[in-house]
Amino acid sequence: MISVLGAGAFGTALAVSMQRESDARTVWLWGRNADVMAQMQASRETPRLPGVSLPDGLTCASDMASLPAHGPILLATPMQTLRALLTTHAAQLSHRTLVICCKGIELSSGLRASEVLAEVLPDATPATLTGPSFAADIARGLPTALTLACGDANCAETLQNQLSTHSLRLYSSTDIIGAELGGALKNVIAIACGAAIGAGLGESARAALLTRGYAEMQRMAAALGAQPETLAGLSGFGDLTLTCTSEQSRNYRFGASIGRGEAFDPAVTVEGAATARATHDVAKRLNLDMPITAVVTGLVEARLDVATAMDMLLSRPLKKE
Ligand SMILES: NC(=O)C1=CN([C@@H]2O[C@H](COP(=O)(O)OP(=O)(O)OC[C@H]3O[C@@H](n4cnc5c(N)ncnc54)[C@H](OP(=O)(O)O)[C@@H]3O)[C@@H](O)[C@H]2O)C=CC1
Ligand SMILES: O=C(CO)COP(=O)(O)O
Repeated sequence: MISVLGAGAFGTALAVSMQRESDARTVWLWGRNADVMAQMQASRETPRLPGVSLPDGLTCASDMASLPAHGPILLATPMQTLRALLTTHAAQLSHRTLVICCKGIELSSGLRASEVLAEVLPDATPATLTGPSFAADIARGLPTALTLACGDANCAETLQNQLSTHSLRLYSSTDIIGAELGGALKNVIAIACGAAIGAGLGESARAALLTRGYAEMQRMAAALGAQPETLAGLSGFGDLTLTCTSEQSRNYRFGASIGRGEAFDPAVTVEGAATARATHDVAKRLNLDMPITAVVTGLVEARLDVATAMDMLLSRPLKKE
């Protein structure tokens, strides 16, 4: 049995993919809104994934008391809601294997998701599922490759086998730190790339931001104990590439709206906004040079405009690559 908490675009897409491509599995999808979940259970569709049918066998529920007693639990609500989710449902979630699917750094603490989990539920087993994937692609059964990281190699392999489908190919890793940081920090760089394109600064500027942004990601990951090869993999370089180059990305589109000077719908999940601010704080604490993250924080907080931000980056002293 696989359980998924969070019936937004990503949680639902994972549930659909895992149920549709295996008769042997049964997937249970939980969302906090009883009316929405009853509607999904009855209609077999959701406005979060237009055109996608929820397969038979997928149960949509809002009552945590009916959480299946066995099997991994995927956590697919946004990063800044993770602590509240874990705290509210601590009784049902402690001692379970919890697979974190959100991407970000907690703003109030500067912690990664698995660190938040360890604080709230020290007896649970944390794992992370992350990498380049749009919910709409997964839900349509398009080919996708992700990283499944868990500190225990046997657990990582078990989860890899439990959660992979024919189209959703999971690679295992024991480097949770690297996997989480890749997924969190790439969203900040995607905002920068979107802003550059939105402001008409050109593809070359985007390539420069993507590459120098990757250098910042590697710098922070090394300081926090990640393995360099993890950053070069699906959860780092892979997801950075996807998010910085696709209009499908909400972080990229948010940046593009800043670049064009347009408003952006505040109801849309944009993980990189809070994560930029959290990362900027952590970088200052660790004395790490992260200039792109610093200017993205200024853009998000509306302290900077794109022209000033780019000028700040271009006027830095010349240095070795
Ligand atoms: N969408 C994508 O392509 C991908 C997303 N992700 C990651 O997945 C995470 C979720 O994103 P996504 O599904 O797209 O976001 P959505 O905005 O589509 O959905 C968020 C979901 O979380 C629910 N939620 C919000 N706060 C709480 C809370 N306090 N308790 C319980 N449920 C809550 C919302 O419920 P309600 O509707 O009631 O507000 C909604 O169902 C993010 O970290 C994102 O980076 C990762 C890879 C791909
Ligand atoms: O994480 C994602 C792709 O891997 C989804 O990106 P956005 O959250 O920017 O839409």
